[in-house]
Amino acid sequence: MTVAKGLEGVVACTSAISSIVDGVLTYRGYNIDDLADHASFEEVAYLLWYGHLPNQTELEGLKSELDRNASIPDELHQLLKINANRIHPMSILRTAVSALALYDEEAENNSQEANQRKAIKLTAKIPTIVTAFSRIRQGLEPVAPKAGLGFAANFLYMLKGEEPTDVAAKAFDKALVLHADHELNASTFAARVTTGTLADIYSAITTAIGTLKGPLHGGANEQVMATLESIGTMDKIEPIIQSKLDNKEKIMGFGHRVYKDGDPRAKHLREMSRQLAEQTGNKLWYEMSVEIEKLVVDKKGIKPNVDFYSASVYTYLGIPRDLFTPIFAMSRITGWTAHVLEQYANNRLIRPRAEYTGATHQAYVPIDQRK
Ligand SMILES: CC(=O)SCCNC(=O)CCNC(=O)[C@H](O)C(C)(C)COP(=O)(O)OP(=O)(O)OC[C@H]1O[C@@H](n2cnc3c(N)ncnc32)[C@H](O)[C@@H]1OP(=O)(O)O
Ligand SMILES: O=C([O-])CC(=O)C(=O)O
Repeated sequence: MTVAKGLEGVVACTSAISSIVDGVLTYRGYNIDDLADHASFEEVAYLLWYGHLPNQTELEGLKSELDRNASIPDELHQLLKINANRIHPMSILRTAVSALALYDEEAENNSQEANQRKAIKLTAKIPTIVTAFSRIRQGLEPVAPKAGLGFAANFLYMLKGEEPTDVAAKAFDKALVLHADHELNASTFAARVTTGTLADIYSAITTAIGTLKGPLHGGANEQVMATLESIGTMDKIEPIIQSKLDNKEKIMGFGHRVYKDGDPRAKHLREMSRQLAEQTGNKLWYEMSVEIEKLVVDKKGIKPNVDFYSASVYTYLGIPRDLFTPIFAMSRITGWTAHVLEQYANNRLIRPRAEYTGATHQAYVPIDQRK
């Protein structure tokens, strides 16, 4: 057997959703640069799910379905209250999404139509869960979703209790577009593995959220901000980064399994960070990030990934650090569910092999004779 550690280079399925070829990322054939500059998150969600960009009527239809499904059951508010201040928001999100299945009468209906409806329900409810949890742990009442605001603005509204500026809503919308899908990343693969057993979509998304949480994947964005905060000032960057590299520590937000010459999403987030730094008058996080990028590229030849500049962007938008990965999930839910739908439509159980390296020919010893 040939073992590809970490499945590097293994092509595990065909997919018509997103592709990375020669460092270029496309969703359904549209370059991410064009989508980031021109499309709204709702347009991108529609594109990922249905394979084409929506016309105006289709887009309005999706937006009103998202608005209609944005509230969460009262029992979930109780779950959030009991666990506020005790549990990481990603653990809450994972548990809350799993619990949503208990309140969905079509949770076990695996038809394509039901799963398309569930993709919309999940996408609509995740922002409500994340913001309700964030407010409850600050001792504040959750803010109910407001129809008509749009997905990105509604999240910021529910988080802060006031409607965001146009600039903030647009920047956040763009960040969501950039995170929506990414071929066979670890959490999407995990979702497809669960789907491959013909389990329900809530099980697949619960799997995906658990997988996104880790710091080598989506959890890196929170760790990037932790690094920036722990360094704190420009003069400490060089010695701290050098010592991390000397100790063979990973610098969070750098490196990628597929992109060896840079992540095409990072330049958009770098520019957004620059603009928000100027608008907020707080240039520290942006300037520190640029300096760290220079050092890591010079010393190690490794470039920033999507998580690196998203950390300062979210901080400039006033979002708490431990909500960064839930926000990633809030966008990636569209990609995950698109992949789940694609997997159901052309399913085969996903079951690779392992090369056994353990002991062999062991003789069974009765328990009273064991040392
Ligand atoms: C949304 C996302 O999931 S994007 C990725 C988010 N994750 C991070 O930012 C965490 C930091 N980065 C990493 O840990 C890795 O680059 C990963 C997990 C993204 C990719 O991992 P792999 O493809 O397995 O790369 P691997 O870990 O084998 O790295 C190859 C070499 O680059 C080095 N390297 C890779 N990333 C980094 C990093 N961030 N900092 C320092 N060195 C790094 C490794 O130490 C290794 O060096 P070596 O050959 O001298 O031992
Ligand atoms: O593709 C990956 O391995 C990780 C990543 O960048 C993403 O999920 O956006």
